[in-house]
Amino acid sequence: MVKKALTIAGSDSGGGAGIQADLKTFQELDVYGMSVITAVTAQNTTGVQGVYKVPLEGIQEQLQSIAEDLRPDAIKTGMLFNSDTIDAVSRFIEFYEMKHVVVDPVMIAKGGASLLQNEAVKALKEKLLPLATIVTPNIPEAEVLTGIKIVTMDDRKQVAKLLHIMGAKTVMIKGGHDQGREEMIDLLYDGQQFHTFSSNRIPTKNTHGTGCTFSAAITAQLAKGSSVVQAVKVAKDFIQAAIEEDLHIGSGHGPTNHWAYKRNKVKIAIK
Ligand SMILES: Nc1ncnc2c1ncn2[C@@H]1O[C@H](COP(=O)(O)OP(=O)(O)OP(=O)(O)O)[C@@H](O)[C@H]1O
Ligand SMILES: Cc1ncc(CO)c(N)n1
Repeated sequence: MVKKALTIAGSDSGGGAGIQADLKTFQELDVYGMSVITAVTAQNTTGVQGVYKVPLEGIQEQLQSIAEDLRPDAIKTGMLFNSDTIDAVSRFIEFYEMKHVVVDPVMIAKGGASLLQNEAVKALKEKLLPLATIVTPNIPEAEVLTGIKIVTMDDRKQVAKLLHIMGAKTVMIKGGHDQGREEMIDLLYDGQQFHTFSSNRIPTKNTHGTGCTFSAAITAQLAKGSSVVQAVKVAKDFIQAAIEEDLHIGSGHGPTNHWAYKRNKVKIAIK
């Protein structure tokens, strides 16, 4: 039976992040992708030129259309922009008892544009976090959610524990923003133990949409029935291949290569 995943996020006209990154990733991992668009951004590799929120009723109707017909096996949330949207999405997850919820607490695009209003942080913490199978903040997002500054790996562990206490079943604090290191370390806390996922830092400016792609890969794997740890392992390989074999598109921070992972697997299978 085909597995289905839903992304609730913003559209990136440039195609490297947001809804577009999520759907490409679902497709590459053999999962049927669906989308609820919360906002439309005018965006390219140089930055975000405009943000246009979809009216709340439009978001609610998209959610209902999907719930009534195409039940997803896993869901991810990305750019939600304001607290009304977060309320609606949280109610949808609870009402339909949606399983396997990946919360990517998107706040700021790489160029600095705000993708979440300040007033929405409270709703994100209080309403959505407790519904998360896994929450996937980068370091600045984890700091905003907890109010704790992260410098060392011990700080990161403390913050992961706190996010678990705040309600997320599993916490993944990504290492992309840990500039000092050659090694890229992502830290997972499952409520009992820590797991680390390491890779070499790839020297490239083409990292637009890495967070969206990574969390979408986790979502696709959860939809297919993987455990969280197994899902993260695949997602790490997926994002590593996507960054390593970047496409060199655009004049700014280019997108990653969403087809690199599958193409590499096919190459290995043919050998
Ligand atoms: N230069 C890099 N080399 C290797 N892996 C990287 C690199 N940059 C990011 N990653 C990996 O990509 C994944 C996403 O991490 P990152 O911290 O970049 O997310 P993010 O900041 O949420 O992304 P975004 O800016 O798209 O929101 C993590 O697994 C991280 O380790
Ligand atoms: C629509 C959208 N969602 C998320 C991100 C974060 O990468 C982005 N740049 N744009």
